[in-house]
Amino acid sequence: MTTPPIRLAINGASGRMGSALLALLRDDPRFELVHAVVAPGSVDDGQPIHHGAALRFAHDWSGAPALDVVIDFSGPAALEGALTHCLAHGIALVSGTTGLDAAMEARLDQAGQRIALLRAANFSLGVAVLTRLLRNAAAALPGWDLEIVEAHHNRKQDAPSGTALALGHAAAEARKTTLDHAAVYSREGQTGPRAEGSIGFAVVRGGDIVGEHTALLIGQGERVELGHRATDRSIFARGALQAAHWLSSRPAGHWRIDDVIATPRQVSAHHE
Ligand SMILES: NC(=O)C1=CN([C@@H]2O[C@H](COP(=O)(O)OP(=O)(O)OC[C@H]3O[C@@H](n4cnc5c(N)ncnc54)[C@H](OP(=O)(O)O)[C@@H]3O)[C@@H](O)[C@H]2O)C=CC1
Ligand SMILES: O=C(O)C1=N[C@H](C(=O)O)C[C@H](O)C1
Repeated sequence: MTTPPIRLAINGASGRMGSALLALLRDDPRFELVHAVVAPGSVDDGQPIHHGAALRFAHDWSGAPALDVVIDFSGPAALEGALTHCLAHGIALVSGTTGLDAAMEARLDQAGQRIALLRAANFSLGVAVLTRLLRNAAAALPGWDLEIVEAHHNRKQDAPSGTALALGHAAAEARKTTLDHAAVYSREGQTGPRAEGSIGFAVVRGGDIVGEHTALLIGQGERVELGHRATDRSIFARGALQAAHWLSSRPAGHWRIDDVIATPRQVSAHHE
């Protein structure tokens, strides 16, 4: 007996990540794309999702058919609409949107009690491994200064990137502190030496850089550099589709990209 395809919707469907997802979905029998939401008033609104396709871009969730999972790569305001629809209909949600405010973070925390929710600041396998390496290095070199440098394209809306912040959280946790306590986001106007135990962030924006992250652990007379460079955003789209496939059969809860990479028998939902 063959399994029916997963009924999928994309939020932010005509953006950079939305387009990368649409390209992969043209050749992925695991999914049936049944709804694709773009910004209200966008030039794509009402247009076929690609030449000759029956499905047209929609500007909201009002006409959405029955769904198994929504993938969101949009912006903070657009995520709100997708989340409301998922909560109302018990639909699983995979979101890669970064730069959310505290109110939206709190809403998402609550949402995990009612729907299966998987959020990741970065869906690449390489960044998942980088995070593990940084956790180990930060704990093994507790007295070394840690700086996180990220670079992205000139259209990016948020800074530092969601990935840089997630790397900072992982390192802070490994050193038994928090980013609230340790982070330094700017040194403008600073006088005096670097604060001991702090985690510094530096941001580069330009051109078409897809996404680069380097963690520098700097000691006396030596340093360790751990880095990742994305050169094609289809890596994020492929990771998000893998996560959506995996999440579509999970119960409500907060799930992580590490859960997808681990074997299913080793995991349980996180209700923190
Ligand atoms: N987790 C990960 O692995 C990754 C995360 N990201 C994150 O994903 C997000 C999107 O990135 P990216 O694709 O580069 O950004 P884009 O700006 O290219 O795409 C976002 C899209 O959302 C659209 N949009 C705006 N309002 C709505 C709405 N109400 N409903 C539906 N769509 C809407 C925008 O339309 P318009 O332009 O017309 O406003 C735009 O097309 C960012 O937060 C980014 O940081 C990106 C890459 C990887
Ligand atoms: O906006 C982007 O492009 C990216 N955003 C994510 C982030 O903020 O970390 C992930 C990736 O680096 C690309």
